[in-house]
Amino acid sequence: MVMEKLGDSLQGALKKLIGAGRIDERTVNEVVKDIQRALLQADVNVKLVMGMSQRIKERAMKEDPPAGMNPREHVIRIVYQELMEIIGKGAEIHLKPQTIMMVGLQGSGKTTSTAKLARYFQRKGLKAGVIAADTFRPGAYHQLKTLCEKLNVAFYGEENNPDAVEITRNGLKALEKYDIKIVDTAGRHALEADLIEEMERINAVAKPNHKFMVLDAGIGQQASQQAHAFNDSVGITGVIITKLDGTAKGGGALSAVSETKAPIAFIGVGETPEDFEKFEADRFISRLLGMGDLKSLMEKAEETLSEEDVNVEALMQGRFTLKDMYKQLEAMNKMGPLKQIMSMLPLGMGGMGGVKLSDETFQATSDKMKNYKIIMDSMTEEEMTDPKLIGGSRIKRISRGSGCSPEEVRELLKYHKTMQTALKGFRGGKFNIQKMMKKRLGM
Ligand SMILES: Nc1nc2c(ncn2[C@@H]2O[C@H](COP(=O)(O)OP(=O)(O)OP(=O)(O)O)[C@@H](O)[C@H]2O)c(=O)[nH]1
Repeated sequence: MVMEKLGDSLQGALKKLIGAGRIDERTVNEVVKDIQRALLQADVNVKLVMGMSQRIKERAMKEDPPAGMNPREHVIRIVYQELMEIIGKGAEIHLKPQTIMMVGLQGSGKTTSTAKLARYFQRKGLKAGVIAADTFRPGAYHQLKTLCEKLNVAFYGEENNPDAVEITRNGLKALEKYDIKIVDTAGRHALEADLIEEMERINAVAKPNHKFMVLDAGIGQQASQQAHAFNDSVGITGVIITKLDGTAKGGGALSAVSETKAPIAFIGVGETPEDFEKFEADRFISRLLGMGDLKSLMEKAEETLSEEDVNVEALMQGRFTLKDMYKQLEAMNKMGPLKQIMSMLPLGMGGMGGVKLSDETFQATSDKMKNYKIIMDSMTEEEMTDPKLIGGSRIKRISRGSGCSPEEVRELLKYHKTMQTALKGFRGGKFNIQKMMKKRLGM
């Protein structure tokens, strides 16, 4: 659904690689030409497209495929990496209490995105409320109020008060107990002096953690000018690109924004509240290229474990946070089937101490590990660093956000504690999990 046409064309181009007996210069040139055409049709800047094409050609012919990767996968990997270069990594959004200010030109989809954003956080288990500080457009108050009512999101507004700064101040007080407070500000036809002044005053009162600029994808490459202009005046921290579902120019907006300092945070892909996604460049590109498994393909190139993956020293100091545990789970995924790893770990470390277990048990454990990661995705940065903070109400919130039961959240916390205690027991010893795993796996 997102940018279907560009996706279809890119996928068509890559199909040529599958049909080709071997990857020679002619095949690479043909594929690159098709990719060029697809990106230009999606309005991506000519210079960007030409630079990218040149790099794909050079790299595909010069670089050797990493071990374990065939030439076809190698070319796809290069295309993926080069697309990542022109689209950018995307903004980091933390699931923690914060205030967000929305800015943008009139009609960009700001009010709709305000409600969608509140909904996004709410689904992650955080309590979200919005403040209607757009006192310029007469219909904005009711539009936001109705949207919020539908979504069950808290709303604060003062219908007859023209003072947006005062409304913001009162709204922040009224929504004090809410984790997420989103301030919808007024839009204008152009970035005029009075709009800038109002934004600056709201900014001073709200002290937002994020300032998101909302931008209509239909403006294509002009997105760059708008993003620069707003960035220069209020300093935006992220961009929300709306209406990507209804334009052929989406590639232009996406690539133009990434070249400004503000990364893309969310994308709007339709009118309903669900048509809103956190922008994850790697997933977005994988989808464009029609390849769900691109991530694992990328990981294939990084087969050896880095020291950072298994930082034994830090663990041995007893500094084993949930973040470390998350990394451990990811490192385990990288190392191959859980079955192999589980059988190598000593009992106290969540392993089986060499005891053989049935396939069902391993499957159940593997599913549990996946759940643990989902649960941790719904935790805040603070909770991941200091799990002691997670009490009853937070467990409920995490459970709602992750779609797992409170018992599962508690189980995860218990599992973490067991691991932590076991690791403390190894402190000072010569135990090296990384070496041991590598040896057993014959790496
Ligand atoms: N198809 C589609 N329509 C969208 C999307 N986001 C917003 N819209 C529509 O765009 C129109 C304008 O959106 P608003 O949210 O009212 O615009 P606004 O920026 O708040 O306007 P001002 O308050 O005047 O600044 C509405 O009809 C929305 O339904 C999107 O991602 N896709």
